Amino acid sequence: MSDVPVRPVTGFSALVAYALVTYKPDILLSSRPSFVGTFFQIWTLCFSIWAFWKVILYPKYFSPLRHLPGPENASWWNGNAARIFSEANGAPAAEWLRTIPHDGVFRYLGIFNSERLVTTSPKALAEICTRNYEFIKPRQLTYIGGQILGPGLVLADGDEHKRQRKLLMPAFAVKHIKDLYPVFWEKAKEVTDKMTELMKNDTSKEKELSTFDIGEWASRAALDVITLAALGKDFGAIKDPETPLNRTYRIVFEPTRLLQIFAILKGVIPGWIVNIIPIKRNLAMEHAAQTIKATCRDVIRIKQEKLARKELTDIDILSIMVKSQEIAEDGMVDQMMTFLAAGHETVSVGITWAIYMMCVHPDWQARLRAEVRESLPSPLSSDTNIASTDIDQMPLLNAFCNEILRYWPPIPMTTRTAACDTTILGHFVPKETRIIVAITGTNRDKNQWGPDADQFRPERWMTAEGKPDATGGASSKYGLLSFMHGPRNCIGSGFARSEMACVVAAWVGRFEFVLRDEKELDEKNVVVSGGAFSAKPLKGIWVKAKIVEGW
Ligand code: HEM
Repeated sequence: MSDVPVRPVTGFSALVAYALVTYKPDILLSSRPSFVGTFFQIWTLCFSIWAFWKVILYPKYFSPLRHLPGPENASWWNGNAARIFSEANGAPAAEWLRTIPHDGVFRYLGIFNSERLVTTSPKALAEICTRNYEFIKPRQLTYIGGQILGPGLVLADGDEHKRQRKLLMPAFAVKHIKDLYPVFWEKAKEVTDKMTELMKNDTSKEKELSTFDIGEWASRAALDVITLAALGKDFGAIKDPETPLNRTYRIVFEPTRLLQIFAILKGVIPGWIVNIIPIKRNLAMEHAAQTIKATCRDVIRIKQEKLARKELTDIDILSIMVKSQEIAEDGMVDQMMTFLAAGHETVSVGITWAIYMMCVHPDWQARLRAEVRESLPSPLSSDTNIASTDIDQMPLLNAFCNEILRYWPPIPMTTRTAACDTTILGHFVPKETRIIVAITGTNRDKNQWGPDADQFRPERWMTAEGKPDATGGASSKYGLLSFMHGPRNCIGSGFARSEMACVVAAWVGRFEFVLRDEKELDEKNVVVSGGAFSAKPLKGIWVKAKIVEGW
Protein backbone atom coordinates (compact mmCIF):
# COMPACT_ATOMS: atom_id res chain seq x y z
CA MET A 1 0.00 0.00 0.00
CA SER A 2 2.94 2.38 0.39
CA ASP A 3 2.77 2.53 -3.40
CA VAL A 4 -0.45 4.58 -3.11
CA PRO A 5 -0.48 6.42 -6.48
CA VAL A 6 -0.77 9.83 -4.80
CA ARG A 7 0.51 11.89 -7.73
CA PRO A 8 -1.56 10.34 -10.55
CA VAL A 9 -4.72 10.26 -8.41
CA THR A 10 -4.24 13.89 -7.33
CA GLY A 11 -3.43 15.09 -10.86
CA PHE A 12 -6.33 13.22 -12.40
CA SER A 13 -8.76 14.43 -9.70
CA ALA A 14 -7.65 18.06 -10.10
CA LEU A 15 -8.08 17.87 -13.87
CA VAL A 16 -11.52 16.24 -13.73
CA ALA A 17 -12.68 18.58 -10.93
CA TYR A 18 -11.60 21.63 -12.95
CA ALA A 19 -13.29 20.33 -16.11
CA LEU A 20 -16.55 19.48 -14.33
CA VAL A 21 -16.80 22.68 -12.29
CA THR A 22 -15.96 24.81 -15.34
CA TYR A 23 -17.84 23.06 -18.14
CA LYS A 24 -20.43 20.70 -16.64
CA PRO A 25 -21.44 22.04 -13.22
CA ASP A 26 -25.04 20.90 -13.87
CA ILE A 27 -24.13 17.20 -13.55
CA LEU A 28 -22.63 17.68 -10.07
CA LEU A 29 -24.67 16.97 -6.93
CA SER A 30 -24.25 20.43 -5.41
CA SER A 31 -26.12 23.37 -6.96
CA ARG A 32 -23.06 25.62 -6.40
CA PRO A 33 -20.11 23.21 -6.72
CA SER A 34 -16.69 24.39 -5.58
CA PHE A 35 -13.45 23.22 -7.12
CA VAL A 36 -12.01 22.09 -3.75
CA GLY A 37 -15.13 20.12 -2.74
CA THR A 38 -15.38 18.44 -6.14
CA PHE A 39 -11.67 17.67 -6.12
CA PHE A 40 -11.93 15.88 -2.74
CA GLN A 41 -14.98 13.88 -3.83
CA ILE A 42 -13.23 12.70 -7.00
CA TRP A 43 -9.98 12.03 -5.14
CA THR A 44 -11.83 9.88 -2.57
CA LEU A 45 -13.66 7.98 -5.32
CA CYS A 46 -10.46 7.28 -7.27
CA PHE A 47 -8.61 6.22 -4.13
CA SER A 48 -11.47 3.89 -3.13
CA ILE A 49 -11.50 2.22 -6.55
CA TRP A 50 -7.72 1.82 -6.41
CA ALA A 51 -7.87 0.44 -2.83
CA PHE A 52 -10.63 -2.04 -3.77
CA TRP A 53 -8.49 -3.28 -6.66
CA LYS A 54 -5.33 -3.44 -4.58
CA VAL A 55 -6.76 -4.98 -1.40
CA ILE A 56 -9.53 -7.24 -2.68
CA LEU A 57 -9.47 -7.88 -6.43
CA TYR A 58 -5.77 -8.12 -7.24
CA PRO A 59 -4.48 -10.48 -4.51
CA LYS A 60 -7.55 -12.76 -4.68
CA TYR A 61 -8.45 -12.90 -8.36
CA PHE A 62 -5.67 -11.48 -10.55
CA SER A 63 -2.23 -11.88 -8.95
CA PRO A 64 -0.01 -14.40 -10.73
CA LEU A 65 1.02 -15.56 -7.24
CA ARG A 66 -2.53 -16.39 -6.13
CA HIS A 67 -2.20 -20.11 -6.90
CA LEU A 68 0.80 -20.58 -4.60
CA PRO A 69 0.11 -22.36 -1.31
CA GLY A 70 -0.22 -20.25 1.83
CA PRO A 71 -2.00 -19.96 5.18
CA GLU A 72 -5.73 -19.26 5.52
CA ASN A 73 -6.40 -15.55 5.76
CA ALA A 74 -7.58 -14.47 9.18
CA SER A 75 -9.19 -11.33 7.72
CA TRP A 76 -10.79 -10.67 4.32
CA TRP A 77 -9.09 -7.27 4.03
CA ASN A 78 -6.05 -7.56 6.27
CA GLY A 79 -4.68 -11.05 5.58
CA ASN A 80 -2.67 -12.33 8.53
CA ALA A 81 -1.43 -8.91 9.59
CA ALA A 82 -2.88 -9.08 13.10
CA ARG A 83 -0.92 -12.23 13.83
CA ILE A 84 2.29 -11.00 12.21
CA PHE A 85 2.34 -7.84 14.28
CA SER A 86 1.43 -9.49 17.57
CA GLU A 87 4.07 -12.24 17.48
CA ALA A 88 7.87 -12.20 17.46
CA ASN A 89 9.56 -11.12 14.24
CA GLY A 90 9.51 -14.00 11.78
CA ALA A 91 7.55 -16.39 14.07
CA PRO A 92 4.40 -16.84 11.89
CA ALA A 93 6.49 -17.36 8.73
CA ALA A 94 8.56 -19.96 10.61
CA GLU A 95 5.40 -21.85 11.57
CA TRP A 96 3.92 -21.73 8.05
CA LEU A 97 7.22 -22.97 6.66
CA ARG A 98 6.78 -26.08 8.83
CA THR A 99 3.08 -26.66 8.38
CA ILE A 100 2.15 -25.68 4.82
CA PRO A 101 3.13 -28.13 2.08
CA HIS A 102 5.06 -26.18 -0.60
CA ASP A 103 7.83 -26.62 -3.16
CA GLY A 104 10.23 -23.99 -1.78
CA VAL A 105 8.06 -20.85 -1.99
CA PHE A 106 4.71 -19.95 -0.48
CA ARG A 107 2.62 -16.80 -0.27
CA TYR A 108 0.87 -15.07 2.59
CA LEU A 109 -1.09 -11.85 2.77
CA GLY A 110 0.01 -9.15 5.21
CA ILE A 111 -1.30 -5.69 5.99
CA PHE A 112 -4.17 -4.68 3.65
CA ASN A 113 -3.69 -8.03 1.90
CA SER A 114 -0.24 -7.05 0.61
CA GLU A 115 1.44 -10.10 -0.88
CA ARG A 116 4.53 -11.64 0.66
CA LEU A 117 6.47 -14.43 -0.96
CA VAL A 118 8.46 -16.63 1.43
CA THR A 119 11.45 -18.51 0.01
CA THR A 120 12.44 -21.62 1.90
CA SER A 121 14.24 -24.31 -0.15
CA PRO A 122 18.01 -24.11 -0.73
CA LYS A 123 17.40 -23.53 -4.45
CA ALA A 124 14.96 -20.69 -3.89
CA LEU A 125 17.24 -19.13 -1.26
CA ALA A 126 20.25 -19.42 -3.56
CA GLU A 127 18.31 -17.45 -6.18
CA ILE A 128 17.53 -14.67 -3.70
CA CYS A 129 21.02 -14.53 -2.23
CA THR A 130 22.96 -14.55 -5.50
CA ARG A 131 20.75 -12.53 -7.89
CA ASN A 132 21.20 -9.38 -5.83
CA TYR A 133 20.58 -7.00 -8.72
CA GLU A 134 17.10 -8.51 -9.17
CA PHE A 135 16.25 -8.88 -5.48
CA ILE A 136 17.03 -5.59 -3.78
CA LYS A 137 16.43 -3.99 -0.39
CA PRO A 138 12.87 -2.60 -0.08
CA ARG A 139 12.61 1.20 -0.20
CA GLN A 140 10.77 1.25 3.15
CA LEU A 141 13.94 0.03 4.92
CA THR A 142 15.46 3.44 4.32
CA TYR A 143 12.71 4.92 6.44
CA ILE A 144 12.61 2.14 9.02
CA GLY A 145 16.32 1.77 9.79
CA GLY A 146 17.92 4.43 7.61
CA GLN A 147 17.98 7.21 10.18
CA ILE A 148 20.23 5.19 12.48
CA LEU A 149 22.03 2.94 9.99
CA GLY A 150 22.93 5.81 7.68
CA PRO A 151 23.02 5.32 3.90
CA GLY A 152 25.91 2.83 4.17
CA LEU A 153 26.50 -0.73 3.05
CA VAL A 154 23.34 -2.25 4.56
CA LEU A 155 21.02 -0.03 2.49
CA ALA A 156 23.04 0.44 -0.71
CA ASP A 157 22.04 -1.53 -3.82
CA GLY A 158 23.36 -2.48 -7.27
CA ASP A 159 26.67 -1.04 -8.45
CA GLU A 160 26.85 1.34 -5.50
CA HIS A 161 26.68 -1.62 -3.12
CA LYS A 162 29.38 -3.43 -5.11
CA ARG A 163 31.65 -0.37 -4.98
CA GLN A 164 31.20 0.13 -1.22
CA ARG A 165 31.64 -3.55 -0.42
CA LYS A 166 34.94 -3.68 -2.36
CA LEU A 167 36.29 -0.72 -0.44
CA LEU A 168 35.25 -2.09 2.95
CA MET A 169 36.24 -5.74 2.58
CA PRO A 170 39.90 -5.26 3.61
CA ALA A 171 38.82 -3.95 7.02
CA PHE A 172 37.00 -7.27 7.66
CA ALA A 173 39.68 -9.60 6.28
CA VAL A 174 40.43 -12.64 8.47
CA LYS A 175 43.88 -11.28 9.29
CA HIS A 176 42.46 -8.03 10.55
CA ILE A 177 39.82 -9.75 12.67
CA LYS A 178 42.61 -11.82 14.25
CA ASP A 179 44.39 -8.58 15.14
CA LEU A 180 41.25 -7.46 16.96
CA TYR A 181 41.16 -10.40 19.42
CA PRO A 182 43.04 -8.43 22.09
CA VAL A 183 40.32 -5.74 21.85
CA PHE A 184 37.55 -8.33 22.23
CA TRP A 185 39.27 -9.99 25.18
CA GLU A 186 40.17 -6.72 26.87
CA LYS A 187 36.52 -5.68 26.85
CA ALA A 188 35.33 -9.15 27.90
CA LYS A 189 37.69 -8.89 30.87
CA GLU A 190 36.52 -5.38 31.71
CA VAL A 191 32.81 -6.26 31.74
CA THR A 192 33.51 -9.40 33.80
CA ASP A 193 35.58 -7.43 36.31
CA LYS A 194 32.97 -4.67 36.57
CA MET A 195 30.24 -7.23 37.31
CA THR A 196 32.51 -9.02 39.80
CA GLU A 197 33.14 -5.74 41.61
CA LEU A 198 29.41 -5.00 41.79
CA MET A 199 28.69 -8.48 43.11
CA LYS A 200 31.34 -8.19 45.79
CA ASN A 201 29.84 -4.89 46.94
CA ASP A 202 26.23 -6.04 46.59
CA THR A 203 24.79 -6.07 50.10
CA SER A 204 21.28 -6.96 48.90
CA LYS A 205 22.32 -10.25 47.33
CA GLU A 206 20.88 -13.51 48.60
CA LYS A 207 23.09 -16.55 49.05
CA GLU A 208 25.95 -14.99 47.05
CA LEU A 209 23.61 -14.43 44.10
CA SER A 210 23.37 -10.98 42.49
CA THR A 211 20.69 -10.12 39.95
CA PHE A 212 21.42 -8.72 36.48
CA ASP A 213 19.58 -8.01 33.28
CA ILE A 214 22.16 -9.79 31.18
CA GLY A 215 20.83 -8.16 28.00
CA GLU A 216 21.74 -4.73 29.34
CA TRP A 217 25.29 -5.80 30.21
CA ALA A 218 25.74 -7.53 26.87
CA SER A 219 24.60 -4.37 25.12
CA ARG A 220 27.05 -2.18 27.06
CA ALA A 221 29.92 -4.57 26.33
CA ALA A 222 29.00 -4.80 22.64
CA LEU A 223 28.84 -1.02 22.30
CA ASP A 224 32.30 -0.62 23.80
CA VAL A 225 33.70 -3.35 21.55
CA ILE A 226 32.24 -1.97 18.33
CA THR A 227 33.25 1.63 19.08
CA LEU A 228 36.75 0.56 20.05
CA ALA A 229 37.20 -1.82 17.11
CA ALA A 230 35.45 0.32 14.51
CA LEU A 231 36.32 3.85 15.63
CA GLY A 232 39.36 3.17 17.81
CA LYS A 233 37.78 5.07 20.71
CA ASP A 234 36.51 3.79 24.02
CA PHE A 235 33.18 5.42 24.91
CA GLY A 236 33.10 3.73 28.33
CA ALA A 237 29.59 2.19 28.33
CA ILE A 238 30.75 -0.66 30.59
CA LYS A 239 32.03 1.80 33.19
CA ASP A 240 29.01 4.09 32.98
CA PRO A 241 25.66 3.20 31.40
CA GLU A 242 24.70 6.86 31.28
CA THR A 243 27.30 7.93 28.71
CA PRO A 244 25.55 9.89 25.91
CA LEU A 245 26.23 7.24 23.24
CA ASN A 246 24.91 4.38 25.39
CA ARG A 247 21.80 6.36 26.32
CA THR A 248 21.28 7.16 22.66
CA TYR A 249 21.44 3.54 21.53
CA ARG A 250 19.24 2.46 24.46
CA ILE A 251 16.49 4.64 23.02
CA VAL A 252 17.12 3.48 19.46
CA PHE A 253 16.96 -0.24 20.21
CA GLU A 254 14.15 -0.16 22.75
CA PRO A 255 11.56 -2.62 21.39
CA THR A 256 8.49 -0.43 21.90
CA ARG A 257 4.99 -0.97 20.60
CA LEU A 258 5.22 2.43 18.92
CA LEU A 259 8.22 1.28 16.87
CA GLN A 260 6.09 -1.59 15.62
CA ILE A 261 3.17 0.69 14.76
CA PHE A 262 5.52 3.00 12.89
CA ALA A 263 6.98 0.09 10.93
CA ILE A 264 3.42 -0.90 9.96
CA LEU A 265 2.54 2.67 8.99
CA LYS A 266 5.63 2.86 6.79
CA GLY A 267 4.24 -0.06 4.82
CA VAL A 268 1.01 1.87 4.28
CA ILE A 269 1.96 5.49 3.73
CA PRO A 270 5.26 6.89 2.49
CA GLY A 271 7.91 6.41 5.19
CA TRP A 272 9.20 9.98 5.09
CA ILE A 273 5.75 11.23 6.12
CA VAL A 274 5.73 8.93 9.17
CA ASN A 275 9.24 10.08 10.08
CA ILE A 276 8.29 13.76 10.21
CA ILE A 277 5.22 13.36 12.45
CA PRO A 278 6.28 15.60 15.37
CA ILE A 279 5.91 13.15 18.23
CA LYS A 280 8.37 12.31 21.01
CA ARG A 281 9.64 9.07 19.47
CA ASN A 282 10.45 10.69 16.11
CA LEU A 283 12.16 13.64 17.74
CA ALA A 284 14.18 11.25 19.91
CA MET A 285 15.23 9.22 16.86
CA GLU A 286 16.23 12.36 14.99
CA HIS A 287 18.23 13.54 17.99
CA ALA A 288 19.83 10.08 18.30
CA ALA A 289 20.81 10.10 14.63
CA GLN A 290 22.40 13.55 14.98
CA THR A 291 24.33 12.48 18.11
CA ILE A 292 25.69 9.35 16.43
CA LYS A 293 26.59 11.23 13.25
CA ALA A 294 28.41 13.98 15.16
CA THR A 295 30.29 11.41 17.26
CA CYS A 296 31.47 9.57 14.14
CA ARG A 297 32.47 12.78 12.38
CA ASP A 298 34.54 14.00 15.37
CA VAL A 299 36.50 10.75 15.49
CA ILE A 300 37.06 10.75 11.72
CA ARG A 301 38.50 14.27 11.84
CA ILE A 302 40.91 13.28 14.62
CA LYS A 303 42.11 10.33 12.52
CA GLN A 304 42.50 12.50 9.44
CA GLU A 305 44.65 14.92 11.41
CA LYS A 306 46.75 12.02 12.70
CA LEU A 307 47.19 10.78 9.14
CA ALA A 308 48.31 14.23 8.02
CA ARG A 309 50.94 14.17 10.79
CA LYS A 310 51.92 10.63 9.67
CA GLU A 311 51.02 9.33 13.14
CA LEU A 312 48.09 7.07 12.23
CA THR A 313 49.16 3.59 13.30
CA ASP A 314 45.85 2.42 14.89
CA ILE A 315 44.34 -0.89 13.77
CA ASP A 316 40.63 -0.07 14.04
CA ILE A 317 38.35 -0.30 10.99
CA LEU A 318 38.09 3.46 10.58
CA SER A 319 41.87 3.90 10.56
CA ILE A 320 42.11 1.37 7.74
CA MET A 321 39.53 3.39 5.79
CA VAL A 322 41.22 6.72 6.51
CA LYS A 323 44.62 5.33 5.51
CA SER A 324 43.20 3.98 2.24
CA GLN A 325 42.05 7.55 1.35
CA GLU A 326 39.44 6.07 -0.98
CA ILE A 327 36.29 7.10 0.86
CA ALA A 328 35.16 10.70 1.32
CA GLU A 329 34.44 12.00 4.83
CA ASP A 330 30.64 11.81 4.46
CA GLY A 331 30.94 8.27 3.12
CA MET A 332 33.00 7.26 6.16
CA VAL A 333 30.42 8.81 8.50
CA ASP A 334 27.70 6.72 6.78
CA GLN A 335 29.70 3.51 7.04
CA MET A 336 30.61 4.09 10.68
CA MET A 337 26.94 4.67 11.53
CA THR A 338 26.18 1.42 9.73
CA PHE A 339 28.80 -0.56 11.62
CA LEU A 340 27.87 0.84 15.02
CA ALA A 341 24.20 -0.04 14.52
CA ALA A 342 24.62 -3.33 12.63
CA GLY A 343 27.43 -4.58 14.86
CA HIS A 344 26.13 -3.62 18.27
CA GLU A 345 22.58 -4.81 18.85
CA THR A 346 23.05 -8.06 16.88
CA VAL A 347 26.04 -9.28 18.87
CA SER A 348 24.54 -8.27 22.18
CA VAL A 349 21.35 -10.19 21.39
CA GLY A 350 23.44 -13.26 20.49
CA ILE A 351 25.31 -13.06 23.82
CA THR A 352 22.04 -12.59 25.73
CA TRP A 353 20.55 -15.74 24.22
CA ALA A 354 23.78 -17.62 24.98
CA ILE A 355 23.47 -16.88 28.71
CA TYR A 356 19.76 -17.72 28.63
CA MET A 357 20.46 -21.11 27.03
CA MET A 358 23.20 -21.82 29.59
CA CYS A 359 20.56 -21.38 32.29
CA VAL A 360 18.21 -23.73 30.45
CA HIS A 361 21.03 -26.27 29.89
CA PRO A 362 23.14 -26.19 33.10
CA ASP A 363 25.02 -29.28 31.91
CA TRP A 364 26.35 -27.26 28.97
CA GLN A 365 27.12 -24.37 31.28
CA ALA A 366 29.32 -26.64 33.42
CA ARG A 367 31.06 -28.19 30.40
CA LEU A 368 31.78 -24.77 28.93
CA ARG A 369 33.17 -23.49 32.22
CA ALA A 370 35.53 -26.45 32.43
CA GLU A 371 36.73 -25.91 28.85
CA VAL A 372 37.23 -22.16 29.32
CA ARG A 373 39.17 -22.59 32.55
CA GLU A 374 41.39 -25.20 30.96
CA SER A 375 42.05 -23.21 27.77
CA LEU A 376 42.08 -19.50 28.61
CA PRO A 377 43.91 -17.31 31.11
CA SER A 378 41.78 -15.88 33.92
CA PRO A 379 40.59 -12.30 33.30
CA LEU A 380 42.13 -11.56 36.72
CA SER A 381 45.64 -11.97 35.37
CA SER A 382 46.05 -8.50 33.92
CA ASP A 383 49.04 -9.09 31.64
CA THR A 384 47.64 -12.07 29.70
CA ASN A 385 45.93 -11.73 26.39
CA ILE A 386 44.52 -14.26 24.00
CA ALA A 387 44.91 -15.00 20.31
CA SER A 388 42.37 -16.25 17.79
CA THR A 389 43.92 -19.73 17.95
CA ASP A 390 43.07 -19.99 21.66
CA ILE A 391 39.38 -19.58 20.86
CA ASP A 392 39.49 -21.63 17.64
CA GLN A 393 40.77 -24.59 19.63
CA MET A 394 37.74 -24.74 21.93
CA PRO A 395 35.26 -27.15 20.31
CA LEU A 396 32.59 -26.84 23.01
CA LEU A 397 32.55 -23.04 23.03
CA ASN A 398 32.40 -22.88 19.22
CA ALA A 399 29.70 -25.54 19.01
CA PHE A 400 27.63 -23.75 21.63
CA CYS A 401 27.92 -20.32 19.96
CA ASN A 402 27.14 -21.82 16.53
CA GLU A 403 24.03 -23.43 17.91
CA ILE A 404 22.94 -20.16 19.58
CA LEU A 405 23.24 -18.37 16.24
CA ARG A 406 21.28 -21.15 14.52
CA TYR A 407 18.56 -21.54 17.10
CA TRP A 408 18.17 -17.86 18.09
CA PRO A 409 19.36 -15.87 15.06
CA PRO A 410 19.57 -12.24 16.25
CA ILE A 411 18.05 -11.13 12.92
CA PRO A 412 15.10 -13.50 12.57
CA MET A 413 13.99 -12.50 9.07
CA THR A 414 14.93 -10.21 6.24
CA THR A 415 13.24 -8.97 3.10
CA ARG A 416 13.87 -8.11 -0.52
CA THR A 417 11.85 -6.53 -3.35
CA ALA A 418 11.80 -7.82 -6.93
CA ALA A 419 13.44 -4.99 -8.91
CA CYS A 420 11.90 -6.27 -12.17
CA ASP A 421 9.52 -8.99 -13.41
CA THR A 422 11.40 -12.18 -12.68
CA THR A 423 11.04 -15.81 -11.53
CA ILE A 424 11.82 -17.88 -8.47
CA LEU A 425 11.92 -21.67 -8.94
CA GLY A 426 10.19 -21.02 -12.27
CA HIS A 427 7.24 -19.18 -10.65
CA PHE A 428 6.58 -15.80 -12.25
CA VAL A 429 7.27 -12.99 -9.74
CA PRO A 430 6.04 -9.51 -10.73
CA LYS A 431 8.17 -6.41 -10.17
CA GLU A 432 7.77 -4.92 -6.66
CA THR A 433 6.81 -8.25 -5.04
CA ARG A 434 8.04 -8.39 -1.45
CA ILE A 435 10.15 -11.45 -0.69
CA ILE A 436 10.58 -12.72 2.86
CA VAL A 437 13.58 -14.74 3.98
CA ALA A 438 12.41 -16.56 7.11
CA ILE A 439 15.78 -16.87 8.85
CA THR A 440 14.58 -18.50 12.08
CA GLY A 441 12.21 -20.80 10.18
CA THR A 442 14.94 -21.97 7.80
CA ASN A 443 17.50 -22.37 10.59
CA ARG A 444 15.05 -24.79 12.24
CA ASP A 445 13.78 -26.46 9.05
CA LYS A 446 13.58 -30.25 9.40
CA ASN A 447 14.07 -30.67 5.64
CA GLN A 448 17.54 -29.23 6.00
CA TRP A 449 18.55 -30.18 9.55
CA GLY A 450 16.77 -33.46 10.15
CA PRO A 451 14.16 -34.43 12.73
CA ASP A 452 15.93 -32.68 15.65
CA ALA A 453 15.95 -29.30 13.83
CA ASP A 454 13.82 -27.59 16.45
CA GLN A 455 15.89 -28.83 19.38
CA PHE A 456 18.82 -26.94 20.83
CA ARG A 457 21.70 -29.38 20.37
CA PRO A 458 25.23 -27.87 20.26
CA GLU A 459 26.54 -31.43 19.71
CA ARG A 460 25.47 -31.18 16.07
CA TRP A 461 28.49 -28.92 15.51
CA MET A 462 30.94 -31.62 16.60
CA THR A 463 31.95 -34.97 15.15
CA ALA A 464 31.72 -38.16 17.19
CA GLU A 465 35.43 -37.65 18.02
CA GLY A 466 34.69 -34.20 19.47
CA LYS A 467 36.22 -32.29 16.53
CA PRO A 468 34.41 -29.27 15.00
CA ASP A 469 31.81 -30.01 12.32
CA ALA A 470 31.54 -26.82 10.25
CA THR A 471 28.20 -27.75 8.65
CA GLY A 472 26.33 -28.70 11.80
CA GLY A 473 24.93 -31.58 9.78
CA ALA A 474 22.78 -29.37 7.54
CA SER A 475 22.14 -30.69 4.05
CA SER A 476 22.96 -27.33 2.46
CA LYS A 477 24.70 -24.10 3.42
CA TYR A 478 21.34 -22.36 2.89
CA GLY A 479 20.08 -24.15 6.00
CA LEU A 480 21.93 -21.59 8.13
CA LEU A 481 20.90 -18.04 7.27
CA SER A 482 21.94 -16.17 10.42
CA PHE A 483 24.48 -14.14 8.42
CA MET A 484 22.81 -14.74 5.02
CA HIS A 485 24.91 -15.80 1.98
CA GLY A 486 26.24 -14.44 -1.28
CA PRO A 487 27.37 -10.92 -2.15
CA ARG A 488 25.15 -9.41 0.56
CA ASN A 489 26.09 -11.68 3.42
CA CYS A 490 27.07 -10.14 6.74
CA ILE A 491 30.44 -8.47 6.28
CA GLY A 492 30.98 -8.58 10.06
CA SER A 493 30.26 -12.28 10.65
CA GLY A 494 33.87 -13.13 11.62
CA PHE A 495 33.99 -10.10 13.90
CA ALA A 496 30.67 -11.04 15.51
CA ARG A 497 31.57 -14.68 16.12
CA SER A 498 34.93 -13.76 17.70
CA GLU A 499 33.47 -11.09 19.95
CA MET A 500 30.62 -13.30 21.05
CA ALA A 501 32.97 -16.19 21.89
CA CYS A 502 35.22 -13.92 23.99
CA VAL A 503 32.42 -12.39 26.09
CA VAL A 504 30.60 -15.71 26.57
CA ALA A 505 33.89 -17.39 27.57
CA ALA A 506 34.84 -14.72 30.11
CA TRP A 507 31.36 -14.77 31.70
CA VAL A 508 30.91 -18.51 31.95
CA GLY A 509 34.49 -18.90 33.19
CA ARG A 510 33.86 -16.54 36.08
CA PHE A 511 30.14 -16.79 36.89
CA GLU A 512 27.45 -19.37 37.42
CA PHE A 513 24.07 -18.24 36.07
CA VAL A 514 20.50 -19.25 36.90
CA LEU A 515 17.29 -17.61 35.72
CA ARG A 516 15.64 -15.27 38.22
CA ASP A 517 12.24 -16.54 37.14
CA GLU A 518 12.18 -20.32 36.83
CA LYS A 519 9.09 -20.16 34.63
CA GLU A 520 11.37 -18.86 31.87
CA LEU A 521 13.10 -22.23 31.73
CA ASP A 522 10.30 -22.95 29.28
CA GLU A 523 11.15 -20.72 26.32
CA LYS A 524 7.45 -20.28 25.57
CA ASN A 525 7.36 -18.02 28.62
CA VAL A 526 10.02 -15.68 27.24
CA VAL A 527 8.33 -12.98 25.19
CA VAL A 528 10.42 -12.15 22.14
CA SER A 529 10.20 -8.65 20.70
CA GLY A 530 8.09 -8.14 17.61
CA GLY A 531 8.81 -4.50 16.99
CA ALA A 532 12.55 -4.06 17.29
CA PHE A 533 15.25 -4.56 14.69
CA SER A 534 16.20 -7.91 16.17
CA ALA A 535 14.60 -10.83 17.99
CA LYS A 536 15.48 -10.16 21.60
CA PRO A 537 13.75 -10.97 24.86
CA LEU A 538 11.26 -8.13 25.28
CA LYS A 539 11.85 -7.77 29.01
CA GLY A 540 15.54 -8.70 28.98
CA ILE A 541 16.95 -11.87 30.50
CA TRP A 542 17.13 -11.50 34.26
CA VAL A 543 19.61 -13.85 35.84
CA LYS A 544 21.03 -14.51 39.26
CA ALA A 545 24.78 -14.89 39.10
CA LYS A 546 27.44 -16.02 41.55
CA ILE A 547 31.20 -15.91 41.33
CA VAL A 548 32.79 -19.32 40.89
CA GLU A 549 36.14 -19.00 42.65
CA GLY A 550 39.35 -20.38 41.20
CA TRP A 551 39.71 -18.58 37.85
C1 HEM B 1 25.67 -11.95 15.70
C2 HEM B 1 25.85 -10.81 15.08
C3 HEM B 1 25.36 -10.48 13.70
C4 HEM B 1 24.34 -11.02 12.99
C5 HEM B 1 23.41 -12.14 13.40
C6 HEM B 1 24.29 -10.33 11.72
C7 HEM B 1 23.41 -10.64 10.70
C8 HEM B 1 23.41 -10.02 9.47
C9 HEM B 1 22.51 -10.36 8.40
C10 HEM B 1 21.44 -11.44 8.45
C11 HEM B 1 22.81 -9.55 7.37
C12 HEM B 1 22.12 -9.54 6.00
C13 HEM B 1 20.94 -8.62 6.05
C14 HEM B 1 20.23 -8.56 4.73
O1 HEM B 1 20.87 -8.66 3.69
O2 HEM B 1 19.04 -8.35 4.72
C15 HEM B 1 23.87 -8.68 7.78
C16 HEM B 1 24.43 -7.70 6.99
C17 HEM B 1 25.39 -6.83 7.43
N1 HEM B 1 26.03 -6.85 8.65
FE1 HEM B 1 25.73 -8.17 10.11
N2 HEM B 1 25.27 -9.38 11.71
C18 HEM B 1 25.96 -9.44 12.88
C19 HEM B 1 27.04 -8.66 13.26
C20 HEM B 1 27.60 -7.67 12.49
C21 HEM B 1 28.76 -6.90 12.86
C22 HEM B 1 29.57 -7.09 14.13
C23 HEM B 1 28.95 -5.97 11.86
C24 HEM B 1 30.02 -4.92 11.73
C25 HEM B 1 31.03 -4.75 12.49
C26 HEM B 1 27.92 -6.20 10.86
C27 HEM B 1 27.77 -5.47 9.70
C28 HEM B 1 26.92 -5.80 8.69
C29 HEM B 1 26.85 -5.06 7.44
C30 HEM B 1 27.65 -3.83 7.08
C31 HEM B 1 25.89 -5.72 6.64
C32 HEM B 1 25.47 -5.37 5.22
C33 HEM B 1 26.30 -6.19 4.26
C34 HEM B 1 25.94 -5.97 2.80
O3 HEM B 1 24.78 -5.75 2.50
O4 HEM B 1 26.86 -6.05 1.98
N3 HEM B 1 27.13 -7.24 11.27
N4 HEM B 1 24.23 -8.99 9.07
